[in-house]
Amino acid sequence: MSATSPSESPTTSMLADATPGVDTTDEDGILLRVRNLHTHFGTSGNIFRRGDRKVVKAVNDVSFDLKQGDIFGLVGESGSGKTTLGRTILGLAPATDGAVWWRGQNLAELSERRFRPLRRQMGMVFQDPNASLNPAMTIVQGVGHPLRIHGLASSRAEVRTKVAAMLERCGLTPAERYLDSYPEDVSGGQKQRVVIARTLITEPELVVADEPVAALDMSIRAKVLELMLDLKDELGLTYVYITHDLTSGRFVCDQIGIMYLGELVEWGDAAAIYDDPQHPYTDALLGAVPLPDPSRKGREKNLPAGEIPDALNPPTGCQFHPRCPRAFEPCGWEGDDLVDFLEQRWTEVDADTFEREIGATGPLTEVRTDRHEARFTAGHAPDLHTLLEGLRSSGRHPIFTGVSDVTTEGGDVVVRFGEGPAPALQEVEGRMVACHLHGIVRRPGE
Ligand SMILES: Nc1ncnc2c1ncn2[C@@H]1O[C@H](COP(=O)(O)OP(=O)(O)OP(=O)(O)O)[C@@H](O)[C@H]1O
Repeated sequence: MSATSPSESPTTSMLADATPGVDTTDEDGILLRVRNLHTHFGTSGNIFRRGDRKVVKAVNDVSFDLKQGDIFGLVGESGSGKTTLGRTILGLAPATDGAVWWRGQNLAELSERRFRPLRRQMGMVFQDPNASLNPAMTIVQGVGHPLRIHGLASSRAEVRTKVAAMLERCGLTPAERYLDSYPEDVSGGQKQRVVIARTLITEPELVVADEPVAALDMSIRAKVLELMLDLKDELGLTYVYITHDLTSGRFVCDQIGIMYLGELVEWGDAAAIYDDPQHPYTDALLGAVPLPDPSRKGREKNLPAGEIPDALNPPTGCQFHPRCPRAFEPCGWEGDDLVDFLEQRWTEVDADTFEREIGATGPLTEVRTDRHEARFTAGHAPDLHTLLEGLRSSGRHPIFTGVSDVTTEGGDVVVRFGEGPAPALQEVEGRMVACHLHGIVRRPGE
């Protein structure tokens, strides 16, 4: 374990400072530097409670560096913020805080006029080729469109020549067969090749590929992925590869970033993380994947337990703590966790136990919760004290390690929870990990 004092900055040697005006690619091969990036979306509440504005922290305090030529895999369950992070890097979603540095330039500080030429140095490939191609345009028109927009071809003949060359490069040969077809005339795999050609036609350096093969038939996924790897080598590309598929991530990525509810919980060298994950979430994700690696045989196959929490009401402290098999005292236990625990427990115990316990707690709808406490307003105080003490001493659930005291106040039983700071990224075994198991490191300002 590498404990770090709470006051120490979470950015260690793996996260060098971004210095304005310095071309970081010359300095240490870093093309893209993301620092404390936030993309929060405001929602207007629900139709019954107008004005109840909440925030989804789709990307929350994300930092990483990307070297030229690297493939950086972004992995996580649905809704973890992978797409929003990719879009924010490219300026397609608005960052609400933090910075993206491209070759030493802070993109947020550039005027629209200076940012426009940079746009063509970065491209995105989306999961659904149908959504990326205009069905009313022929392939030559669709793929050539960015050439016209960026003024990279002066005549239709030049567009046609450049598009034909790129289609051939993307395996659509002979190109003449495809140029005047419409997207609906070609197969799903060919359509995704057309999308890749459209992205690469402006000669970008960075491509964010968002589940580029997930919508394709199994039989052609590997071929399209192979094409992307060949193009990377031929054209010197750098990829951010967004995927649910940890198996392909292992073979494709140099670096990997594991996202959970908007945050990077572990990132670093892909091989190191696959071989020896240091965050329990990474461990659970990898444990659920059948990998053709004998050293992983016998490993427990346990998907992260429970459901992904509501992004509008994420857990406090470490956001993974309610599902974490290794959660302990400082992980951010709160009143709702106790209610969830009782609800889950009562699906498992016999009818007599349930009757006895609900008699002690009262209906769970009468429990008032917040970050610091659960207040039982309709139970039977002496029985509830006995129940809680029994559950605590059984040691079966880590929530009780987070309880600081249990008191009776005017008939209510109040269960209070200790402090549970959100873990900051710290360097562990050569990669960055946000987990208290490796020492309590708070985020600045917490
Ligand atoms: N424009 C938006 N307005 C409000 N909330 C949004 C918006 N875009 C994304 N979100 C929310 O942000 C969170 C992250 O979404 P995002 O699509 O980035 O996740 P993801 O990891 O890419 O998911 P998936 O794998 O399903 O594509 C989700 O809770 C999503 O509902």
